[in-house]
Amino acid sequence: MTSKDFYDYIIEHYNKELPFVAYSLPNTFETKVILQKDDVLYKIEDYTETGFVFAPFDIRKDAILMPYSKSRTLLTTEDIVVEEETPISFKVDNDKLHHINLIKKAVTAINKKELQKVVVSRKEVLETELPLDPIKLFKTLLNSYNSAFVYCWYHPKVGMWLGATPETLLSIERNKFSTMALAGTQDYEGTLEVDWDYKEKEEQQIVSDYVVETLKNSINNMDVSEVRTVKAGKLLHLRTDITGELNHSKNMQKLILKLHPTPAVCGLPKIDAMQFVLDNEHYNREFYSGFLGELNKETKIEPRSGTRNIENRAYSFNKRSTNLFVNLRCMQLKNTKAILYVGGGITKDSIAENEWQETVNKTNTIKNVIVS
Ligand SMILES: C=C(O[C@H]1C=CC=C(C(=O)O)[C@@H]1O)C(=O)O
Repeated sequence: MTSKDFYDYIIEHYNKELPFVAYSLPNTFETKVILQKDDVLYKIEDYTETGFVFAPFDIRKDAILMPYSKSRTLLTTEDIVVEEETPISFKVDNDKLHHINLIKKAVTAINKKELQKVVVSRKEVLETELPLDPIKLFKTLLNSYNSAFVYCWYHPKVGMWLGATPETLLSIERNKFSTMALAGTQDYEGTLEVDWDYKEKEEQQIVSDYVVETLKNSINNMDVSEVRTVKAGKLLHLRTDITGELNHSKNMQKLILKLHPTPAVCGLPKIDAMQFVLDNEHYNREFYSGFLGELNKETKIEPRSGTRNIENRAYSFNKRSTNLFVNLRCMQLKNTKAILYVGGGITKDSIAENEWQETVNKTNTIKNVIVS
């Protein structure tokens, strides 16, 4: 489908205030949209459903589904043209002091051995003169962050969310499984050949060890890669890839609940870190640091010509896949307000001012597309 038709359908759908999610998987040149035909708020019951899931950080709250059976899916592989923009000016509202105090409180709890690591976060509100156009912002995100999972999600009963996340929660194709441990941040200054401090190495190792330990009974032939430096927009992170084959315990819900929230967005021990976050952040993360993506997607695989059986009938089969991402580098749009969500991992070696600056740098992933 042409890119023009693709976006015209989305705009028509959005004007009717019907739910949709447009997205592009990392390192692909395909953009898909799921256009839900009614405005019902479908909820996940047990993760056996098929559709696009949008789950909050606090998993006790409802995860939302756009079921494939209630939707139409479109796809385009054509390049998008982003119209020249006049820069948008905005006012920023954040509370640095509150966040610095939160970081210090987290370090104190770690020094008292109550926690090993905790990810603390905040929101930042940008106020613009005119309402922001989500479709234009989505196109700019797509053009800027090809290696990310880029999305624009809308439901009239929930709101509008956009993001470009570098982090996979899990990916499953038949019984092939992969995930990643992503943590540690520094600015990208033109090279991937950089040194990392002990603080970042430890912070990432905690995530990696947790994921390996958590999955060891569910995954056969587990392979854990070397830690490498990866680029995400103008930032660098440390990343380990963890792959293997799902054994007989293929229960998707159990698998998701084991992993989410990983110490890349919550902390360790998991329950204590979660309690620290809920008691001390003093705002609702909502869908930030939750997860989203394709759940139990069936794709029909057509045979190559020549692969025919005796009755000369071609074999085709269905392939099932799930691709879920952690909702980072994201924002919620509310008319003239863009609410940006951001956090960072705190360990005993954290320096409050540096951690604050890291959150400021992370918000630039989103701010850059608003002002571009
Ligand atoms: C929690 C966030 O990032 C996570 C992913 C990569 C690096 C992180 C860090 O260095 O703190 C975080 O664990 C965020 O961007 O809001």
